[in-house]
Amino acid sequence: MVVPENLNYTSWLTVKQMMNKQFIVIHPNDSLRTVIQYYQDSRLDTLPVVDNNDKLIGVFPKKRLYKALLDGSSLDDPCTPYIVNEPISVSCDLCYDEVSMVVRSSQSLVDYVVVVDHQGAPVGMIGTAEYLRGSQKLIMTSNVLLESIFNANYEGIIVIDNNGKILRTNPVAEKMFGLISSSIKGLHLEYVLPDLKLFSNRSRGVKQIIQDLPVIVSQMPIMADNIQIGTKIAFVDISDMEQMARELEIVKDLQTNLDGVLNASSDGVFVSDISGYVKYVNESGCRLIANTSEAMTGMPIKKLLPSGVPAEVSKTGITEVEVCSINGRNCIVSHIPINKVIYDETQTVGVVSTVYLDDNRLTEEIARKWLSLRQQVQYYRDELEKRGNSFDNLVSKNPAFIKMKKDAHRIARSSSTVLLTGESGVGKDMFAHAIHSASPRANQPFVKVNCAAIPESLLESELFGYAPGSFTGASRKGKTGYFTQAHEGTVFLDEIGDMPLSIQVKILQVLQDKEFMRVGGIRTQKVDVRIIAATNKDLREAIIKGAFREDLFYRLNVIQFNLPPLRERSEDIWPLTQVFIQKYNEILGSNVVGITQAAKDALLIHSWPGNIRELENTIERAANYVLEGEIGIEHLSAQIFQFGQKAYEPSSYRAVLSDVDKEMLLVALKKAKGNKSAAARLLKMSRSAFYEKLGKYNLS
Ligand SMILES: Nc1ncnc2c1ncn2[C@@H]1O[C@H](COP(=O)(O)OP(=O)(O)OP(=O)(O)O)[C@@H](O)[C@H]1O
Repeated sequence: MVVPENLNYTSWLTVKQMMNKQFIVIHPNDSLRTVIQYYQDSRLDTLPVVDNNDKLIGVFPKKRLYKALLDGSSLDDPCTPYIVNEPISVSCDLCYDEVSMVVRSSQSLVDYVVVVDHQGAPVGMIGTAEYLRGSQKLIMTSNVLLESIFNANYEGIIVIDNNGKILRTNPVAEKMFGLISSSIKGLHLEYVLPDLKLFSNRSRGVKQIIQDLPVIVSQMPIMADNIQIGTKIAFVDISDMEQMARELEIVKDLQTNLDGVLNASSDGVFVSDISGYVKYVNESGCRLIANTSEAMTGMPIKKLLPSGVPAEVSKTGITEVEVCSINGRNCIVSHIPINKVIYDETQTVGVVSTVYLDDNRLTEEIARKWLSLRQQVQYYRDELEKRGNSFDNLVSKNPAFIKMKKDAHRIARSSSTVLLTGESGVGKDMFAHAIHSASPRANQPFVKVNCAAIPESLLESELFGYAPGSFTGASRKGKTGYFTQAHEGTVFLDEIGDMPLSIQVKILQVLQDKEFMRVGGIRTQKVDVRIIAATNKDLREAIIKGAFREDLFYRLNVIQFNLPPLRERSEDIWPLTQVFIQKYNEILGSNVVGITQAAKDALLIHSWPGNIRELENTIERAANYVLEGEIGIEHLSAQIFQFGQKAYEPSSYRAVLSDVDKEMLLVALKKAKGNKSAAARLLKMSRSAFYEKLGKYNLS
């Protein structure tokens, strides 16, 4: 094998790092006396000889000095005749491997090799001592390197000697078989892993079951100087792969069975993914749409089933049923979510839409009943909502909010305009209703207009109506607008901050003169309405930006209520939760009896960016899952547990710390599906410490 130079792990050790820099040079005409003096000062047995340019031209080993003296040379004679010309030298850039070859091959001839720089000037000397020191350093570094490779190997490795006794185990092998390296070192492998079958030769990839664990075993001799000194046994855990193979088989079988069942059905079945693309259509579905399954797979389900319901179901995860017409045939279609647990979280990954055709009496009867039930449900919902229109139904234990309710109750008697401000979902709509219901206009209409939801081109005619035949496509009889419909009652202009400037002028006219003009009309009409407006926008900012009329703002802002967000009235979370549990028990026919302490705490800790609407949705979702019993943390949606959402007030360091502490316990409990030991493990906390904390926060 050719090892590229930059991958050779001995290459980091260079001659520069190994060489001895304490040396003395001599010149060719130096006397033998000088040489002897230099030898006295130097600890080396060889002196490099340089010319006038400091370039190496030879060496003067001690042995040559002895020879000169034995030859009877005088101490003042020049050393020149005894210099060894053409000395062995190495460049200072060489690495350990390269220099080691030079040193080893030249060692029998010379004691020291001179190290020279690029100009050929001596910069150091390398002899046996330096070479050995370098080798030792190299061995130590290589050892650390090999050790880390051994420990980080993804395979479990056990090394045994020629007698089968364990020399080393790596962490993966220890974890795989539950071994403690210190207690098994020196024991016979067959005693430690009796299930393991060893071969006399090298073996590769043999499947074995060891301690009930399916593993692939490879066995390799460890050789030193062509002699086997031990054996390395490597293990790869294949239990996950086996499980996957088994599951694949089951899935294949299931698919075959499912295909058979679905194709035998007379109902059309369409499966779509979370993005609304068709994944599967059965044979009846193909007949219904008159297309092939291949052509329909991958198409948007909206194109085949003309409704937006599958998209809704994949968002909410709640089953829906609808009656619709497909290719001219009336059908009942059920849309059932496909739920999957992903990382402990139930997620909707697709929708099964089943089309029941009305060509048999049973389906026809079901369709009729379904429509009538839907109407009934709508009726009861409306009735329930109406019951909720008084201040009594605006649940709150917050002193500021209670005062606001009292003030609103008092001003309800007048006809003054009211402006409700506050974040989305804080209850502005409900508040407006309550003012109307407490006013002398209670028995007259309450007409709500969502200014943001109606296109600008229609808003004027929707609000003020239009005269007969006033524009192409207009009804011949004309149309009454919301203001006329609300005569003697209340008009609730929701999202007034989104009202176009052109309409704002007309609203101003109604407020000032109590009259307006229909679109295409020739006379103004008088109207007696109270206006309640609401917005979650900062109207003063809109005025600065030129998006809202200042005069209209002052006309609206006669009485203002700024409804606080839920995070500023946490004492309301629990009473509101109870109200919503009751509400959805009535709507869903469920029997939710309460909420566990842990779930309650999770609700208290959440920052509720969507306010009361978000809380209501959370309880509705949970009630759909629970139906009977208590709502637990496992029934709450994941976003309740998202860290970093809460805007902590810096007022109390301790309170914030214990909130975060508690939040982490709840998140762990949610992940562990309420299993306390598992939750403690997730937090890497001892069970006793975890229980202590649960006790501290009343979560046990
Ligand atoms: N104090 C309360 N008691 C009981 N239910 C409430 C209360 N406040 C709000 N709700 C409920 O919370 C939901 C949101 O309230 P509402 O629609 O009135 O908010 P909003 O401020 O008008 O929101 P938006 O600005 O988005 O229109 C509604 O279902 C309402 O019934």
